[in-house]
Amino acid sequence: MTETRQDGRAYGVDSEVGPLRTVMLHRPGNELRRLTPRNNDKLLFDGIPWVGRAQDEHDAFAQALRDRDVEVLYLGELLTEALDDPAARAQAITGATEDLRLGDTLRDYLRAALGELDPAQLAETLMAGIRNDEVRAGGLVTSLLAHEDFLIDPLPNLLFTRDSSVWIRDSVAVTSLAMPARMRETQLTEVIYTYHPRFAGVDKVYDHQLEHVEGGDVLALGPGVLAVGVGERTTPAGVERLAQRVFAKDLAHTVLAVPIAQQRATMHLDTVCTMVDTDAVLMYPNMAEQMRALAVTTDGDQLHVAEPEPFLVAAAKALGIDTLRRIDTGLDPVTAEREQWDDGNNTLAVAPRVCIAYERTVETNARLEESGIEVVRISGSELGSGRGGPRCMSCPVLRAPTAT
Ligand SMILES: NC(=O)NCCC[C@H](N)C(=O)O
Repeated sequence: MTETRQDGRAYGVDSEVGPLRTVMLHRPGNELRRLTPRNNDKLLFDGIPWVGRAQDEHDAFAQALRDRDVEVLYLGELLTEALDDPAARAQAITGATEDLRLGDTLRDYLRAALGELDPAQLAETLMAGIRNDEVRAGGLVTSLLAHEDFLIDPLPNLLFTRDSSVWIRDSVAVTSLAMPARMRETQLTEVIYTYHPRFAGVDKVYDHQLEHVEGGDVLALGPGVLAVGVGERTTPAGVERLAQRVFAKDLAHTVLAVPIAQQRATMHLDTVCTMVDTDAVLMYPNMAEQMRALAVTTDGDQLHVAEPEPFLVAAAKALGIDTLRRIDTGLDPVTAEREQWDDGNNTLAVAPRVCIAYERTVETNARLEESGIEVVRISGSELGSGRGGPRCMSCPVLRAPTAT
């Protein structure tokens, strides 16, 4: 049963660690079956996952959440339900076929063909894409394209629901993804939040046509305080725009802009830093010392940007606490680097001092436990090939407030 908060809403997130009540996941499906050695780099996977095993691992992840009384929503199901609405269908079909590579003839053909599908088939097609040899479109463009070319690209990174939307208090930010392979994902989250009855009337604080901001970069350190990584994905202009938007709606009083290295291993802030308690963060030791933050605030008119400070200092100040504890994994740099690559720093807190982590990051997990954090281990040998851990694979929709 859906838990509703005292104000009657079934959504809202104002911390990283408040007891998790509702989360949106995406069970990997046919979109992963589109990955080949020829396209996996472009589609941002480091290998070709065994899909059946990835689904088993994902089901175990969902079960671990349900065992802790978390309601699990699936993106694919929400999308199917949203696509019952004719306006949602029209928007989704237009978005999926606006690619200039198609040309008019093929576009018209695809629009008509997609229009014939029922909501479940349409959702499946929007997620898994369409290959040239799967349709009998006819015409010049079809003839010139290779059989295996995609007319609508598959979206294997839907698995990482963290990135395509993020709840900031009672508002949702539909994000603006930077990598071409992922941009279309937010057309789907936009459809869900606009047309699914569960989210009727929800306030949207960001949209997918604005400057790039990815959900994996956005951490709700505590009520009113966001940390936003700026690196390979979220741009400086993105964090500026997000700050303007959240301040205008009074959703935060401080946004910490946190520069992170522009490389794949550290693509999002949550690949190097996740919270495991109201006042404790797990940080990648090889970067912890250098991490700086620029505190952004507002006087109601303009943004004020403070000088860079050590991340933990700036974060504690913004939260109004003495210190934010860094869980020191004490790992040697090589072990730390290996475990960070395997998403050891990408934990998902289900409550203060309880987090979900991949079992393979043995040393990081052991250090967390030594620091008093309960670790719920899940296997991720196949899921991990997309380079994302439990936090990346989850979009919290409702968290209870933490005790103050
Ligand atoms: N928040 C995250 O770090 N998400 C992981 C995203 C992995 C995906 N293959 C990507 O490269 O975007």
